Amino acid sequence: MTTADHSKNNGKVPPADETPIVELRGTGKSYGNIRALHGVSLAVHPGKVTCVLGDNGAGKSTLIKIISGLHQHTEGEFLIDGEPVRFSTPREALDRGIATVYQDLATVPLMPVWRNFFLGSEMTKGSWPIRRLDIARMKKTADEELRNMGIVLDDLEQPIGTLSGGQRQCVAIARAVYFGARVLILDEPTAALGVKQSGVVLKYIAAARDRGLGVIFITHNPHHAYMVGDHFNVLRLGTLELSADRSEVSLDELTNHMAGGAELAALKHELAQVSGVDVEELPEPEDLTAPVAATPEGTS
Ligand SMILES: Nc1ncnc2c1ncn2[C@@H]1O[C@H](COP(=O)(O)OP(=O)(O)OP(=O)(O)O)[C@@H](O)[C@H]1O
Repeated sequence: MTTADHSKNNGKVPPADETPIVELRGTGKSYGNIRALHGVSLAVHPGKVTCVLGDNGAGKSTLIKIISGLHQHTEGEFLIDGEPVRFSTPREALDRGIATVYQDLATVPLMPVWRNFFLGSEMTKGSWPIRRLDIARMKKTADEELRNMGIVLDDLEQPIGTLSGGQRQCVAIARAVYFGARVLILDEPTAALGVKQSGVVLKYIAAARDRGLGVIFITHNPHHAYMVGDHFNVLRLGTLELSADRSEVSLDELTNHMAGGAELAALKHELAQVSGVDVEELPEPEDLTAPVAATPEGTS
């Protein structure tokens, strides 16, 4: 487990048995004078879920953007299969098997599920000038692929907009698996979902992992991360505050890191200076960060 000592973390590669598919070594990104990410090292292995946790502004989006080819890093290294890379476009990342499922899924709500499954990569039959969409094959393949992932929908003709948020995420995951993703980046897939739907999405994250994909699971929610995660990275203000394997960190510790136990303790100390605030009445930081029962609020 590595904690807040960022200088130690710089350039340090987490131990691994095989070459990671994706690896960051002391990687960072500045936008002009703003340093959004600094000295981040992490590795993504096939068949493992690598979680990236962090509060607003922690640098999660910047990290996704580097790996998915939207932005280039300005410090450190970014490697795919052990080879340093610098993507200019998301297409280049996709060609290396890195697929990103964003929170606001790029789907056309009024189009059927099968049509969305193949959106932008439609199957065709015949040759020019009579080439046309191979609808029967697309429907059959979409149905098979969704079932392979354990996703059973009543009707693939229904507009994707009529599915629940969780089901749409699952279709997007199955789609990425079908189109050959080796690494799946999931950007807060459970953020807008209730308890039950979050559970469904977590199940398909595990299914993608079991199919041998390396999954990068971005989330605010340590409980969701801990249900499926193999390795946990907590970002704070652009740096890696924790990098730990599952065996090295408990859910309570992870929750405490996310909530910033030290910051809460400092805040309590500051409040003690303010007249009229009885700090003895305030909960201890560990009480504030203790796991909560699964309420709808505890799901986002
Ligand atoms: N294009 C940009 N130009 C300037 N600063 C940026 C840019 N993108 C991000 N930042 C800054 O970098 C820091 C990290 O932002 P980032 O969006 O990566 O965090 P995040 O963890 O994804 O937060 P959120 O959960 O709120 O999306 C923030 O201080 C943000 O203001």
